[in-house]
Amino acid sequence: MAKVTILGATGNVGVFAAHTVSEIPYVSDMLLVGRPGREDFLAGCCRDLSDSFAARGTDVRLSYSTSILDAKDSDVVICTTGMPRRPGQDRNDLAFENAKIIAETAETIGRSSPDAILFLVTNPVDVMTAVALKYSGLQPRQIFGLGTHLDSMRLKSLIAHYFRVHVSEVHTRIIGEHGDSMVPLWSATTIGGIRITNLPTFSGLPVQEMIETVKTSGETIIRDKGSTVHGPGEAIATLVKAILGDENRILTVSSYIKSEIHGIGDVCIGVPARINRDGVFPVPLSLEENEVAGFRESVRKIRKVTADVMERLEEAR
Ligand SMILES: NC(=O)c1ccc[n+]([C@@H]2O[C@H](COP(=O)([O-])OP(=O)(O)OC[C@H]3O[C@@H](n4cnc5c(N)ncnc54)[C@H](O)[C@@H]3O)[C@@H](O)[C@H]2O)c1
Ligand SMILES: O=C(O)C[C@H](O)C(=O)O
Repeated sequence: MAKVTILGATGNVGVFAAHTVSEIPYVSDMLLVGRPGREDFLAGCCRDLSDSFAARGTDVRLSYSTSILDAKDSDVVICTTGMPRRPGQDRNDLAFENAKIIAETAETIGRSSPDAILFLVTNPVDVMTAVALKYSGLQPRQIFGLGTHLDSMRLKSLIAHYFRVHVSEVHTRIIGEHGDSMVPLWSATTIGGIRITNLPTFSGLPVQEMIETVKTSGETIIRDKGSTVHGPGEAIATLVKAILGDENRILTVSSYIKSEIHGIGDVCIGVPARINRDGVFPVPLSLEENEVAGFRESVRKIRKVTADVMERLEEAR
């Protein structure tokens, strides 16, 4: 059985993730961590969740704290701490402010929970994954970000709707940045096990429109309802379950790659990775030419934002 800690547990994503993660059968203990001054809110969350556990028949020991040190002995630490973007902002606009929070958080987790797997949700998530890797001192397999998993789910939903098939019949991936330079892998997209490009109806698929919808999904939801919650919350639970259940699922997350994709590496970015109890392991991959070009471009962009942030962090510390 496992202990899961949620950092940023008073936030929109943190609160909902507490609910989805508590449904995972391997979770025995859950710690909600918020900022000092938020004790009443955290206590209220615990009471409210406990009511839902009673209604659902869930047996998870819940506690809260305002100290990250209490994450000690966690199997998985989910980090949703930091600013969300406001309408009109790009995720990368949050990079430096959130990096300061993540660097400090990662240092503490690295020292207090050296065996934990640290899961970054905070945006811009690829950059935050790199910052956490550097400042935690944990192994690359122990650090990953939500990456393009949510984008892949968004594309999956659009494809299923277009072809009027159950979502479980669609497998697809988006790799690269969780942002504008993301790259859809049509070469790895299947419906009912059949490569989508082999379907006669593929030529009519509004590919560009679909990708634009995925790229602007977060922005549109934030404009309409303030924050994205249910998509990320469910995606977080899928990934935590893949770890705790030692599932060896291949999901597309932000992870440190050495050279797994066409020799491209030394960056944290969304790639297909095997996920199990030991952590996250990028899968070596061959792509089609246009996909490699798009991925290179995405890597170039993320490397630049990451390098700028690392430099500013060094100056500020
Ligand atoms: N990767 C993804 O797909 C994805 C999806 C959704 C949200 N996000 C990101 O997750 C983060 C949280 O989103 P949200 O909607 O829950 O935001 P929110 O404002 O509702 O919650 C943010 C949480 O971080 C805490 N926090 C903020 N600044 C802090 C600081 N300096 N020190 C300690 N704690 C601090 C707040 O107290 C709160 O608990 C954002 O960065 C958002 O962009 C990422
Ligand atoms: O779009 C955002 O800022 C939140 C998140 O990254 C999302 O894609 O839902």
